[in-house]
Amino acid sequence: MSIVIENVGKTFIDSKKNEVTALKNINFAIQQEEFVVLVGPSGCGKSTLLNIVGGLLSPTSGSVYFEGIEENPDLGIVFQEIALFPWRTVFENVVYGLQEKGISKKEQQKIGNHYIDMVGLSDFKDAYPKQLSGGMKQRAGIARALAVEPDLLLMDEPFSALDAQTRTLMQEELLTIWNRTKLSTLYVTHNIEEAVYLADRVIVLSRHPGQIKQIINIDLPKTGRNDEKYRLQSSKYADEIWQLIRHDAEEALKE
Ligand SMILES: Nc1ncnc2c1ncn2[C@@H]1O[C@H](COP(=O)(O)OP(=O)(O)OP(=O)(O)O)[C@@H](O)[C@H]1O
Repeated sequence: MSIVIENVGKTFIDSKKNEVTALKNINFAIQQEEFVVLVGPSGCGKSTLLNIVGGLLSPTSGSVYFEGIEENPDLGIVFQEIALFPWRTVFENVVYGLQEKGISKKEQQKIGNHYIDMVGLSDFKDAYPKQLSGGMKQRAGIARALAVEPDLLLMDEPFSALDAQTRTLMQEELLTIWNRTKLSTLYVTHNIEEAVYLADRVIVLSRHPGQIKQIINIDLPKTGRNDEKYRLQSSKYADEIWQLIRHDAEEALKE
């Protein structure tokens, strides 16, 4: 699915009745089968933009078009804190969206098992969330988002609560899954290395107001990006992005 974000702006009214322009004049497109990552310092409007694309917030100005129309498609959304239902097993959580859609039990079994298998949780399908590690919970959340077979995947810092090693493994796993599903994806992160590892394109936002500072094409293959031979190129991209963000990140620290 292709998505066009046209002149999107968002102004909030804060608790002191001041206007906060979180986003201004945001224009970009996500092509079919494209993985786009939003990066920027704290408070630049990354989550606001993702929520607007997801239809959870409405923009103050501008529009979002999905294949040319302003109607939200089926979405898979994964947030930092995966809200699994504690009283449901992994399988029951994963098929929740399918139940809501009235899909037959037989199909639920087939689709649920397929995605649980894809995220490597087959041995835990009858486990409850409290029995899972942080990484497993995120995997279950990803399986749940994929199970509705969405047209667009939205991910807001899905791995930021994980330890560094688990995070690296989950990034690799996400790319493997992505290579199978090829879903158009919008992904938010603070982590520049993560952005370079995952993205086809990185959109760098500046803050106050949140605007697009630069869009960087990551010209690396989608498999084997961690290979030694791509290290230098990856770190060049990471440096380039950090130079774009650095000043704003320093300013954000002062607030
Ligand atoms: N409901 C709200 N009411 C008032 N201001 C808001 C609201 N939501 C967000 N903002 C403001 O809009 C700006 C962008 O916030 P947003 O959470 O989108 O940024 P972010 O880049 O995702 O930040 P972080 O990386 O810290 O999560 C911030 O200045 C924030 O304080």
